[in-house]
Amino acid sequence: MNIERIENLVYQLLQEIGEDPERSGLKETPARVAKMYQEIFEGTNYTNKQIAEMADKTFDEDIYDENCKDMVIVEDIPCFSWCEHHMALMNLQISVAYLPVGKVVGLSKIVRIAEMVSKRLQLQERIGSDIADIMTMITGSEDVAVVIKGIHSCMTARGVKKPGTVTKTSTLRGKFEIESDLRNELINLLPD
Ligand SMILES: Nc1nc2c(ncn2[C@@H]2O[C@H](COP(=O)(O)OP(=O)(O)OP(=O)(O)O)[C@@H](O)[C@H]2O)c(=O)[nH]1
Ligand SMILES: [Zn+2]
Repeated sequence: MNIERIENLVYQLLQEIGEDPERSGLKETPARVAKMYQEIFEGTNYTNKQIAEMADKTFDEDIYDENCKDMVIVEDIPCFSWCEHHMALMNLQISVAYLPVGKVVGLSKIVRIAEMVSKRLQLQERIGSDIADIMTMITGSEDVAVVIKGIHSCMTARGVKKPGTVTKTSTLRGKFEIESDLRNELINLLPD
């Protein structure tokens, strides 16, 4: 990301929407927006593989032996993302579940993965598949589920303007897709 170019573009954008970029309240705005873009689009700088490598600090202690196969769920991780159609805010609650196959991932790393893939221009559906891909890269487990509840400001604050509309998506891989008992267990454990 080239900060100087973003600043110039935001300056032009302010002019185009009929604003005066030189008025006192807007003087610092191009610089602020450029700085904000660096923060909120940080995930654009990395591939999923790179995010997996950054998060891959797995435990190797005795308690996490080969027999550790019980479901792990980290639920309701609050994340912000930006819809690729309007560059508008998505307010997300992301739940990630997987069945370990001898290797477990640090729980906070799951949160970091969810945050980093959200920091891109995204689709809610693709956030789910990005997280599932990265979880498989790290843990070697194909049994991953990602359930996301999203409030899309492009649907609440503009366009159809329907505040309160919630979009739910689920990405079910491996046993979560084919074993109905496991899927039901997941659904029962997840909050509404
Ligand atoms: N599948 C999916 N669609 C999304 C997501 N975020 C926003 N959208 C939709 O993207 C679509 C873009 O539609 P367009 O017709 O190209 O854009 P628009 O004219 O601004 O549409 P309206 O939002 O209906 O006013 C809209 O239906 C949005 O609701 C998302 O994460 N996943
Ligand atoms: Zn949108």
